[in-house]
Amino acid sequence: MEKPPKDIAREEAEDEEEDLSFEELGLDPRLIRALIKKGIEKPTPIQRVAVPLILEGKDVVARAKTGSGKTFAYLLPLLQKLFTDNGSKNKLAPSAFILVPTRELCQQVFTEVSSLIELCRVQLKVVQLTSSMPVSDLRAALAGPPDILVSTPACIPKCLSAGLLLSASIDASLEILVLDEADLLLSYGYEDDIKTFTAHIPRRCQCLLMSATSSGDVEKLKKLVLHNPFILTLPEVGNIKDEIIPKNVQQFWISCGSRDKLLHILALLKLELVQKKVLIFTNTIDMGYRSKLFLEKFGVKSAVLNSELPQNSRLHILEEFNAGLFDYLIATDDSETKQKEEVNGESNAETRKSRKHAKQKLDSEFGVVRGIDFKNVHTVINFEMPPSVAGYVHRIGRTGRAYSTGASISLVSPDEMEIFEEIKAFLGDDENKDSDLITPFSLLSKNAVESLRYRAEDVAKSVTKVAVRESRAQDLRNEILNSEKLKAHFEVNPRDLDLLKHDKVLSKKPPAPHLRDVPDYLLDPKTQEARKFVKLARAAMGNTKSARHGGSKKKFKRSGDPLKTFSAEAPERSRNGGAKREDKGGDDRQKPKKKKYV
Ligand SMILES: Nc1ncnc2c1ncn2[C@@H]1O[C@H](COP(=O)(O)OP(=O)(O)OP(=O)(O)O)[C@@H](O)[C@H]1O
Repeated sequence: MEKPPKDIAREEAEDEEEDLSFEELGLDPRLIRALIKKGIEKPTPIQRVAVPLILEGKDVVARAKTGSGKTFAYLLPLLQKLFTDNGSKNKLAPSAFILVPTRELCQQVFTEVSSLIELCRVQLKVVQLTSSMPVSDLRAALAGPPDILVSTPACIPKCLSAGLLLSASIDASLEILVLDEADLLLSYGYEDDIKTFTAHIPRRCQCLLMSATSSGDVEKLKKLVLHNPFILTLPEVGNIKDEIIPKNVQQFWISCGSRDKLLHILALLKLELVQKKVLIFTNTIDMGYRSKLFLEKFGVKSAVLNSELPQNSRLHILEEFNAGLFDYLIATDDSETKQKEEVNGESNAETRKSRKHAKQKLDSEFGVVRGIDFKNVHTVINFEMPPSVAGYVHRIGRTGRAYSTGASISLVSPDEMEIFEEIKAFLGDDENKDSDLITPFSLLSKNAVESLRYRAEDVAKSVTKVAVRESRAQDLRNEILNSEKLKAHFEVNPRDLDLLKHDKVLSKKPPAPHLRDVPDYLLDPKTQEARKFVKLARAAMGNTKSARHGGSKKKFKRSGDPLKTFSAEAPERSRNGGAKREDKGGDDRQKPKKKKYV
């Protein structure tokens, strides 16, 4: 009789202070050396728990918050097992399949595996496949065969039906299957693809399922693919809900009418009240371009990222942003398509098909939120609220990755209050408690906003629907050209990032000089002080230059942060009785008060 699934989360979380090293987890010295070269010295909690279990050959379901290092938690033991996999020479199919929901994730995981293999100097071959690849490319990629296959699930049935993967070969070769971002795989419409594939998974194959949030879909997948898994649920301490968002991310919100959102984003960026780099989320592609055009008029350059852009451009935009070539990225996540699905009530599989055929322009395998490892993003701004709690969790999770800190600011209009309340309730915010998880953003005063209102409203009027439409079409044309150039260029120079810039100005006219600079007389003393504090905090974080010149990998210590004591609220309104608090370290470091801004 099969043993029941084990939930070892609590015990392990309690054992956290054990602080095991990678050596003590039984990791191969080559992998440890590779990690050190990447600046990674000690395992994260999920890695401490998952690595030994996976090395032992156990099936594992791992649920840990965003940015907690789930990718290495499965990649390290997976590679180690393949280092010692003697039978691989006679194999007719890959030994490991890693299935992810989007192309962007495919690329990210592929890059991560390739770099580990290179650093370890082992003879393993990894390929990435996506369902839009022609059969000839798929055949070439699978020739060999490779040891590791990274793919979206839709690709597998295509390879099976084209005879590029044979059932008998999979049965003889497949040792490890990973379903990454498992909570998303079904909602992206891959259920049928996964079902088709499960029929071919040999019983001995070790199955791993990784996810940041739990859902009915994860349960369904678990039943479909896993046998007797170890269930790892890893909030670090305390209540699971409280810990879904990493505690190193401070969450803020600003109440404003939907017509005032552009004004507010202008105030936040132009008055330098937020730390760079900044990732801004909109719910529609048009709103992404509208925001870009609007900000441009004030001399604030940004790039946009959405499902309409060609794949090469998208990957390049991500790469450039991660390398610090620009500071502001306006991303439209998958909520636009998801909302349409919900409205239409279509089944996932139907939706994906219809999205593919009817709306060729939008890529059904696009995803910039889930799982993408944005580097050094300090602030995430929800220009518009995501339509779901999970969307919020994943968006906010793009900052505060691993051991770094971050902040999020949500602009909430009255018609978004319902979802905002839902998010707060889900995260465990309780009106009766004195410890809101999402607190008002106190650095932006009403005066500061009002001082920019006239200019902002004037400029917003000039960003008409026609201007947005034209810019969107122009950007698409540019990016299609870019994409072709990128493809050719990167075949020869895979690491060259400077070739094409993605934050080019789309407006025909340059910004007017009087809009480019905010004159001092428009800044009230409180805003001037707030600005100074943000600058000081940046300096404390070693983040004075653009991320390109060093990227500030330094860990930011809360205890050394001058902003911890700052509030733009008048002292008498502060909850703690007014005067600036002194950082006493100790307890404070463990439990940062939410009214502080990092
Ligand atoms: N042990 C570690 N120490 C420091 N940094 C780490 C460690 N492990 C992973 N990282 C880094 O942390 C970042 C986040 O890791 P990863 O993308 O695996 O998170 P995740 O848990 O998969 O997040 P998400 O749920 O958003 O996909 C990456 O930049 C990774 O290189």
